Amino acid sequence: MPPSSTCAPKPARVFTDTERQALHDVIAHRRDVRNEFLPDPIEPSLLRRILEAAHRAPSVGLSQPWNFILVRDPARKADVKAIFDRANDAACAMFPEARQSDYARLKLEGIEKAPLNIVVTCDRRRGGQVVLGKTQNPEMDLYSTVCAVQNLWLAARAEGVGMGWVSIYDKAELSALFALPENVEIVAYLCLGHVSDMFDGPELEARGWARAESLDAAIMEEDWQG
Ligand SMILES: Cc1cc2c(cc1C)N(C[C@H](O)[C@H](O)[C@H](O)COP(=O)(O)O)c1[nH]c(=O)[nH]c(=O)c1N2
Repeated sequence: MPPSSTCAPKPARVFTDTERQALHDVIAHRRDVRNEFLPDPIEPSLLRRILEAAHRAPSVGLSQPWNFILVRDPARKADVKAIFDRANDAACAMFPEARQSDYARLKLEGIEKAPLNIVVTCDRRRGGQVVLGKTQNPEMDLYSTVCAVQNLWLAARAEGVGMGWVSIYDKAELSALFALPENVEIVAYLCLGHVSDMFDGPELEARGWARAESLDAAIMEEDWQG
């Protein structure tokens, strides 16, 4: 590819206090939505803005390894829900017996309630055999795709659209349902729609399943062993 004729950086845009605060607010108020979806379809121009945000994500070697498969067909969603149900029953049985009834009470997907589902895939061959930044660490294409999912999640939240990430499924079954070629991996199965309400913190915390740790617990000085 020839070098761009404008190969010099431009002055970086400076954001106002209000804009900066808006970004932090969107991050703080992003939620995983499972049940509060309204049936109203997401308008095409709104969906486009959300997908543009996803597609602007950073990617290893600028490979943009993702695709977004849009799922609206109720019959297809019912097939996905059946795959979820099988995996969820198996998952439930893996928890200690004392937690199984709590687990079974959790709602962990909005597959059929959300008007739109998106399968986010990663083409493990995108960019060819040698990709800048992926040479020693081939999993970087998967990480790049996760960056796209997070951009999508935040843009959706900013637009008043709820999103839930479903990861309880057998990968081979879901890949077969969407007839994905062997080089294409599913990174995320997402449920999206306008929402009536939203929790003001993680729902798993509100329901007593798990507790979020403070930031201080995550910060480590590099000499922590000493
Ligand atoms: C990779 C990945 C996979 C999943 C999730 C998230 C991520 C990042 N989450 C959502 C998760 O439970 C949620 O993000 C946390 O509980 C924190 O809540 P908030 O996202 O802050 O609302 C999730 N939730 C759920 O109900 N079913 C699921 O299968 C999954 N899977």
